[in-house]
Parts: sequence; C-alpha cells; structure tokens
Amino acid sequence: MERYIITGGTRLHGLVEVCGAKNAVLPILAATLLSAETCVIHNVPQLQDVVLLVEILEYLGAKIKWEKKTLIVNASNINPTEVPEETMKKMRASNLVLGPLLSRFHSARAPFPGGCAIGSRPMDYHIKGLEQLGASIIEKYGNIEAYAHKLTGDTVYLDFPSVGATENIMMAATLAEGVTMIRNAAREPEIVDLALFLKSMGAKIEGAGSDNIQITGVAKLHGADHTVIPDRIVAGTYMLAAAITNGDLVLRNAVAEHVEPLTVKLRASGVIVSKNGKGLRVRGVPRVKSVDLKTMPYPGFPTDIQPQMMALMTVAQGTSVILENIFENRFKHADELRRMGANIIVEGRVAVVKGVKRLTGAMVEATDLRAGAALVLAGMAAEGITVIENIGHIDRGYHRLEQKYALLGARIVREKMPREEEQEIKQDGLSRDQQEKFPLISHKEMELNYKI
Ligand SMILES: CC(=O)N[C@H]1[C@@H](OP(=O)(O)OP(=O)(O)OC[C@H]2O[C@@H](n3ccc(=O)[nH]c3=O)[C@H](O)[C@@H]2O)O[C@H](CO)[C@@H](O)[C@@H]1O
Ligand SMILES: C=C(OP(=O)(O)O)C(=O)O
Repeated sequence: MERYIITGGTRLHGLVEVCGAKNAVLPILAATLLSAETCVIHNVPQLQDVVLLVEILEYLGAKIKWEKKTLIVNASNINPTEVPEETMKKMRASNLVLGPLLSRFHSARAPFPGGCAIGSRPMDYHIKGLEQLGASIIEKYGNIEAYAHKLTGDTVYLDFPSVGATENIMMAATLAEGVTMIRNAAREPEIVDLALFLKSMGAKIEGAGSDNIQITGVAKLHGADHTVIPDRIVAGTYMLAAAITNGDLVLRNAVAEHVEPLTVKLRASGVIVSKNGKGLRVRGVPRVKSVDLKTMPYPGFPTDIQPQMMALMTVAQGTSVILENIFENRFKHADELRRMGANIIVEGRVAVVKGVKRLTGAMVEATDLRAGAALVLAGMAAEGITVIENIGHIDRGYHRLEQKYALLGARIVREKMPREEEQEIKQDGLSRDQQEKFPLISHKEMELNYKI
C-alpha cells in the first residue's frame, strides 16, 4: 500500500499535457477482439486499468505489444470463454469484452465486474440489449454466460442512457445480421471515439453522439489505426487544481467542448477559463463563489468530476447544493473532506456544502478513484500536511499524479506505508497515534524527511 503526503498552500502554475482517456481506451481495447487483424492504438494512457485489460486480452489469447503510448493488438487467436476471473473482478470495463466476444465467437463468459464502489452498478441493460439481438444469457455463480447461434439486428431501447450498455450493444451489433437501432443511447465523447474506431475497422455506424445510434451489421471487421481522445476527466481535474490553489495552468490538448459543463460552473464561480492554442488556460481567484450542480449524462455535468468539484466547493464563499443523479453511493469523499474541516451535510443523493475559509491537513483515505483525486486537490489547498492512504485507487485513472502536480509546484510525495502501520490499519482502522502524528509534523521536518 502506498500513500501521498501533501503539504498544502502552494499555487500551481505551468503547462500540463492531458493524456488519452481511460474511459475511451478501455472500450476501444475490448473492440480489438472483433477483428482477426492487427489494430494499432495511439495516445494510450499508462494506467492500472489499461494494464489489467491488456492482461485480460492476453489471457484470452491476444498478442499485444506496448511501444511508449502505442498498443499493437492482434486478436487472431482467441479462446472466448477462457477469462481470468480474478483480474476481471478488479475493474469495471472488463464487462466490455462480452459484446465483442459474443459477436465474433457466438459465446462469451465474464464474471460480474469490479471497479469503484460508488453504487450497485448492475448490468441488466447490457443483458437485455444483447438478448434482444438474439443472445441467450444465464447468470450463475457470479458469472454471465452468453451464447448466440447468430445475432440479428433489432431496436434496443435503453431505460437510461447507460454508457457501458451502449458500448457493449454497439460492439455486438457490428457483426450482427441486419440493422440495430439503439434508442436513448449514451452520447458521451467516449461513445463517439469508440464508434470512430469501429468505423475505421469497417463497421457501419451512424448517429454516435446522438441518442439514436444505427448500426448495420457487416460480415467482418479489419485491422485499424486509431488515436484515443484526450481525457476530459483528467483535464477537468487539472482545471480544478488551478481553481482550488488559485493557480494558473495551461492544459495542452484539453478539448473545450468536452469540458464545457465544468467550464460553465467554474466561470460562474469566478474562475477564468480561456482557450489557449490547442488547449485551455485556467486561472484561479483568491476565493471562488459557491455554485450548485447536478450530475447528468453527457452533455450534463459528469459524475466523474463531482467529487473534485465538491473539494473546490468546500472552500468557496457561500453554500453549494450538489445532486448526484448517476450513482447512489458517490459521496464517500464527503466524510474524508469533513476530516479536513469541510462543512458538508449528505442526505441521500444531495450534499449541502457550506464553504469554509480554509481546510486543514489530516489523515484521510482514498475510497475510490475520483474521491482520491478530490482529496489530493483538497490537500494541495489545505493548511498543513495531508496524508492520503490507499492511493492505488487513484492510479487506476491518473498516471503518477504526484509527478505532474510536483512539476507544477505542488509539494506532494508518494511513499510506501510502513509495514506495521499497514497491518494496524487493516486490523483496527487508523490508530490514534497516526491521526495525531501526521498533522503535527512541522513543514521543516517534512522537507527533511520527504525531500519536498
Ligand atoms: C451516464 C454516466 O455518467 N455514466 C458513467 C458511468 O458509466 P458506466 O458505464 O459505468 O455506467 P452507466 O452509464 O452504465 O450507468 C449509469 C446508471 O445506470 C445504471 N445502470 C447501468 C447499467 C445497467 O445495466 N443497469 C443500470 O441500472 C447504473 O447503476 C447507473 O446508475 O461510469 C463511468 C465511470 O465513472 C463514467 O465515465 C460514465 O460517464
Ligand atoms: C468510476 C470510474 O471508473 P470505473 O467505471 O472503471 O469504475 C471513473 O472513471 O471515475
């Protein structure tokens, strides 16, 4: 287990490059299973989830080469039911192999996936959609087993514009017979990127980015070359880093349209966001004003930025009401932010955040990926030292976040947790000693101990 030690109070400034999108590259990697020819994917972020999905594809039989930010995948020799259950349970996007495997090999097996514990995250829309195309699906012992003599296009109406279900059904339909129409489809930029990749493989898809996607099945897909879009959630996290530290950051490659819902809220809170060459410039103010927000499917405010935005609101002037509409359990960061002095009341899907003048460093835990990213932001803005445990969650979505922030002026280091402390935390939660020890270390000591 590793942790971050952050000494708050520095303003971030400089240039940072936005990496390829985790939530785009994962479905694209799953889609390489649809062809026996080689696919080349550029702008691949070096993230834990990508490593896990590569492992899963290799286990299924794919041959994969990493060359810096490029992945070369050949899935000519696949055993569709040979899945590494343990690895698949560690990540959410492993469920995206179902559609491609079923489409190309007519059978697939996958355990219910893992991922962040932010809600129950069922798969009924995926299953209903695949069944509508002709698959027989059984769920037993925590596994989903799917068979189809052949898949046939049909109209699939989604009760909710689910990102994962839209992706799985779109991939399955590429090799089905006839026309599939997905109605009330998800419109996220990651759906558009996946459709672009599938089209470059020879798939016939129209309407991606709207709520009606039409897929006309083809007999075969070929190899393709594709560059993944920049990560709008990573870009949004940097934008909030500039805002919360009263900094000045230039985000190279950030796509203005993709982060528009956040830009609008930041501008309303007083932050200056402007276009800058091929990216964006974000300049903070000494204290932002509170804004209200509700998470929605794209182009609404993203659920994946809600925790980071909540971190900013904890130090805003006024009161902010945050409504989480996508995941029923995505406020765990509120408890951790409270340890740092935030004033937050959570009632079901609503959080009321009363801004305080400043947060104070404390010992906190990253309960999930974006909750962890939010705590890093809070730690950089807080007075004193913040220790964030369990940062493995953060590594799922950000590559060496501490190095990026340190280059921009933050005082942040990663360290391995001492063995005894790790044991103690596992057994009893945080000891009183630990709670007290870290906030009390002086900055001078920290500089000496951690070379900040
Ligand atoms: C709409 C939305 O913001 N989706 C987010 C979701 O995608 P992800 O694909 O994980 O989740 P979905 O978009 O499918 O889920 C949206 C909602 O639909 C429900 N649901 C989903 C599938 C299903 O079969 N049954 C069902 O009830 C979920 O519980 C959730 O309440 O998490 C990703 C990682 O945080 C984000 O990048 C996506 O932007
Ligand atoms: C929760 C996230 O990822 P996953 O769906 O992979 O758990 C996320 O990207 O914020």
